Amino acid sequence: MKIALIAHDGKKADMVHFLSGFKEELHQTEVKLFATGTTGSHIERAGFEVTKLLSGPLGGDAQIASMAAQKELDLVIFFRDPLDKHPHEPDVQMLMRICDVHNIPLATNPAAAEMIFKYLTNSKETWNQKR
Ligand SMILES: O=C(CO)COP(=O)(O)O
Repeated sequence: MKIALIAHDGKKADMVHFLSGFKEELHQTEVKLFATGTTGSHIERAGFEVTKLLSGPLGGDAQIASMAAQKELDLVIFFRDPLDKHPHEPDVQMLMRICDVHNIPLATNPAAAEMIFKYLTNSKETWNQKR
């Protein structure tokens, strides 16, 4: 299972906290994590192996959208900060649109992400699934 992780600055701590609750599941060899640059650095410091792409404002969201469009992702978790402005808002919108175009599950807050992760945990073989 390939999972993309993205968090706006105000949500990066939430992302690390969220992932820490699923350490065992995420350390399975079948699970591959990808993240935008700064989010990835935070995740790495928390002890996860993650492939870091460009920082969001420099094209990282677009890179993840490209992976989603090519069906290279199974799930996108994007903790957005709705109370802040983002210079690359068009890229953010594009990523969410591409997920919808290609029917890629997209969680934009911890409550939704937790539901998806709990679902995956309760049906173990799905952590191994590939699109
Ligand atoms: O800006 C982002 C998402 O739109 C996240 O990018 P960073 O992980 O590089 O901060």
